[in-house]
Amino acid sequence: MNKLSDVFKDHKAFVPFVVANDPDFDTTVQNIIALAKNGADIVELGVPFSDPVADGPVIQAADLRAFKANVQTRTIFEIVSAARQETDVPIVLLTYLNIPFKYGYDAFLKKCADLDIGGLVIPDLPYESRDEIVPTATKYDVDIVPLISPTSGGRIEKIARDATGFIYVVSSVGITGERDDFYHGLAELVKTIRQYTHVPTAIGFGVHTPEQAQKLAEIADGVIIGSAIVNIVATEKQDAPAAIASFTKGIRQSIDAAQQVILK
Ligand SMILES: O=P(O)(O)OC[C@@H](O)[C@@H](O)c1c[nH]c2ccccc12
Repeated sequence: MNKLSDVFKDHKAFVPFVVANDPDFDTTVQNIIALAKNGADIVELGVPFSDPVADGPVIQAADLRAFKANVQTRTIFEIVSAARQETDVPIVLLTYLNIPFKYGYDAFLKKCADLDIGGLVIPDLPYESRDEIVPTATKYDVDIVPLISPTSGGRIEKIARDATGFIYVVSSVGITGERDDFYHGLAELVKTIRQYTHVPTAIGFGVHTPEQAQKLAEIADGVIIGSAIVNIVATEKQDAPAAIASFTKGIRQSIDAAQQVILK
């Protein structure tokens, strides 16, 4: 089982996101492999959902393409199983709570364990409701990756102290989608989190250029990019894996450059 935290041990991590079955099964498998082979440390695989309230138009459109290609919950596991023939890259699922709830928490988390899916990012799981799924997740050694945002305020300590895997630091208030600026207090926010836990932090929401990736990698332990990659899938369709490979190489270099800044 890939321990998610270990990924961050000796270098800044790159965590890209793609939507499962967008635009189809085989392209998603090839996208995961292209990400893994070109510098991704953890692949965040989105589970299409009918009401993705935290998602901007780019990912909402990707979810619709996945539904058009008849995605089911079991498709996600079949995609990971196919990718696992070629890569053991750590994978987390980005899923709204209703998906594992309807599938059955035990069955869903057992499938994750069987496929070496190391964690779940559940954007609509309130901290107060964590105990609904965490005990089962712990039983299968699957991390429930918490999200901390600029509006987490007084709950930061509790969320940080309970965290396992990594902590998803949301760069800005709002929904996913490319941005040109981020919450000004991000460095402070990461510093505050680090007072309560050694669990690594990865910043996501809006990141889409190598310069942004480098800057945020200097603040946190990793960088998450979704919409910019999903945009590549939207335009390149079945040719996406090649385009994703070169995008990933560029981001990898910029994040590694951030490492250099720290070491000087
Ligand atoms: O798309 P962006 O702005 O690069 O942000 C990452 C985001 O896509 C991914 O982590 C994600 C997709 N759907 C979500 C819902 C909530 C939180 C995070 C997500």
